[in-house]
Amino acid sequence: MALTPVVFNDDDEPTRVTVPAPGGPVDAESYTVYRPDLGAPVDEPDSAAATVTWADVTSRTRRVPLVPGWVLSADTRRATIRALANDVGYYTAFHALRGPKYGLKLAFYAPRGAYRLVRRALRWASAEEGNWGLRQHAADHNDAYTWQSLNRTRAKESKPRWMLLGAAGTAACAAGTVLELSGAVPPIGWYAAAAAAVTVAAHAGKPADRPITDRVSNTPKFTKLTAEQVRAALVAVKLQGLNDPAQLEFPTPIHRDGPGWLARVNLPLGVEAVKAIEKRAALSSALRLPIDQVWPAPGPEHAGQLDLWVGYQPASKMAKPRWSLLADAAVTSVFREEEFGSDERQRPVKTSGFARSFLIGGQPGSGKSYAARALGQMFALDPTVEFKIAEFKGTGDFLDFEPLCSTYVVGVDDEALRQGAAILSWALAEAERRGKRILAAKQAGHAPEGKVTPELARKRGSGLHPIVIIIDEAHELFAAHKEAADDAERLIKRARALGIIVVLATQIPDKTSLPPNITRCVTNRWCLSVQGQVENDMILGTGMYKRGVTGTVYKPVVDAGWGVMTGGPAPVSVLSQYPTAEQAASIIARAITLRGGARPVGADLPEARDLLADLLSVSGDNGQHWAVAAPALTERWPAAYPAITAEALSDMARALGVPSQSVKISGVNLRGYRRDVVAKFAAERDAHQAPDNQ
Ligand SMILES: Nc1ncnc2c1ncn2[C@@H]1O[C@H](COP(=O)(O)OP(=O)(O)OP(=O)(O)O)[C@@H](O)[C@H]1O
Repeated sequence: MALTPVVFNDDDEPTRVTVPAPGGPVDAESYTVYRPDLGAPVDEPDSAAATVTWADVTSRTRRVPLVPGWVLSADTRRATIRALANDVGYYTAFHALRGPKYGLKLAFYAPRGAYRLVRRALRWASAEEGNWGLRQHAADHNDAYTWQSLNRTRAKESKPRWMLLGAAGTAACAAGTVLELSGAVPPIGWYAAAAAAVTVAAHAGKPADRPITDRVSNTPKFTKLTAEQVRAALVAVKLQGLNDPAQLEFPTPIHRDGPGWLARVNLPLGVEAVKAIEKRAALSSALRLPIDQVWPAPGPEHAGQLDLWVGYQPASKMAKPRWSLLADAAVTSVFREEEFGSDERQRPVKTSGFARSFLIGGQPGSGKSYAARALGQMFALDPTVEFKIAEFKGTGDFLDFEPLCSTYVVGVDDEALRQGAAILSWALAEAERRGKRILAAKQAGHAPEGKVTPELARKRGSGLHPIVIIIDEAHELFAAHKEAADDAERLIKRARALGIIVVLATQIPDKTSLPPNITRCVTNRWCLSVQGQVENDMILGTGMYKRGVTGTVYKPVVDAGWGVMTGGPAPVSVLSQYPTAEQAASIIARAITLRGGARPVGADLPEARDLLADLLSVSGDNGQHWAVAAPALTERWPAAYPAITAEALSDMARALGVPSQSVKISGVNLRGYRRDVVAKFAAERDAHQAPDNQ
């Protein structure tokens, strides 16, 4: 840190910045202080004037908003008032509980304080302060003349003081008597006056180092983010290219923003804000605040601008904002951005559903099911949405959605898992059918971009209404039915423009439970509390942890519902909406009413197929080529194998252990499967399943 020498004169006034002479200051009464060089104060960004260009003057982005942003939003307004009310309530309760103790202290200190106050008044009136010592000195040196002169001065000063004191005392007594006799002051007023007098007296009587009230907090309470804190913290996290606090500029003064403080900082030239964001944990350590109170984010103007938002309290301790969808008349649309959670500044977090898919990952107790429910509740208020829900925890977390579902599966038994797999293969077939419908709509000029439009989705009989497929504890399904994972991957890729929205929630994001291809295709990944970097990056993508985008900062259960979501313009921290049981019931009741009370009737799900048996049935004596088997399966069971490609079939078979190899059929050598290998796997599986079935 740079140090600036400042010379102070004999009046302790700083004179100038100087290079001190080797032997110290020349003037004997001057001294030099080495001050840490902290750069210009943030409240006076006067250096900006010198660098302002015409573009800056005309660009509206540099304008300071007329009123602070948080005042404009009802959510942040409520959050700020709630934070203040919370503090006031806490202080009141804290001190009210200690009231009797404070009363005893007041009673103990007040007499001593009253004595001190009276003594101080008498001393002042007698004007002895200072004079007595001088008179004593004169007496000690037999200097009668000086003594008399001092005494005259004292008497002269003291006379009006006595008169003033007497008058004030008489006036107070007279006023008290008049007020008492006139009854103008109610008894409570006299009690209040007595309490105030006792408090003043006790204050004067207590030792200087013993406050009457107890300290509310033992740790230094965070009340305000200062430029010095920000500068020191950013230098402490050791960003390459930043080693001097003076290198940091504050384009706007640090100010309140929602329930916290926002410091917008320009990092030194060439230093990227993302480097600071990656060091969120180090920043939390440098500011001595919990990590979920410190939220660095990229600033709006350039890549070197950092928005450091510091909450009044850790996000996990803040009250939750009210959900806009709880309003009686709330209706949503999958084509619009709708609210499903809130961020650390209590601002609503929104997403649309169309052309999106969602992956929610986190350890047990992180709030995955409720996060998926929040998305589901948001979609439920779009009356065109049909639900297909499979939950493999088996506890009925989505039971209340059943009236909105054309298919609802709950359980972890073989049958439930088979039905879950069937939802995915049905959806693939539906995607095929929808592709054709959209082609027809495009030819008729109703789908100019070859996508489902809101009008097409609403049109009765278009067969293009939105379908939301929610699979909770998806790892159970993918572990039991390998082909379901393959279907899910193909569906997510294929369904984007076709109005089929897939929401997967899983607690085990490893390769076998959640194939990486699924993770790669999903548009919105929401990582709730996870144990470490590996799990985090499996959900959010490689390198996310290092970029500071991580769910490891949240604790399971304690921070349930909190997570980081990617898929929007920038990763956001989001707390899922968590309505009470009554509020959730009212959302579902409204959703049913919006659908005219009718339960959606979806097409029947195809029977789940046994891929090994089906491969055998389309195989020749030796085996079959993938390119022949795929269309043969589609022809025989179009609902179960809708337009499956040779590659997809080979992938699905490989997932069951069947290798893809060169097979010679009618003299042609192509990639395919050998019949004896498939038969062997089928026999092994049957033998393995036999004891379970007994
Ligand atoms: N947004 C939220 N706000 C507050 N509490 C929440 C929120 N979401 C979930 N919870 C709480 O966390 C608990 C666990 O949530 P949930 O069942 O969704 O977790 P999970 O990750 O699905 O757990 P598991 O994997 O064990 O099933 C819930 O019972 C609820 O009390």
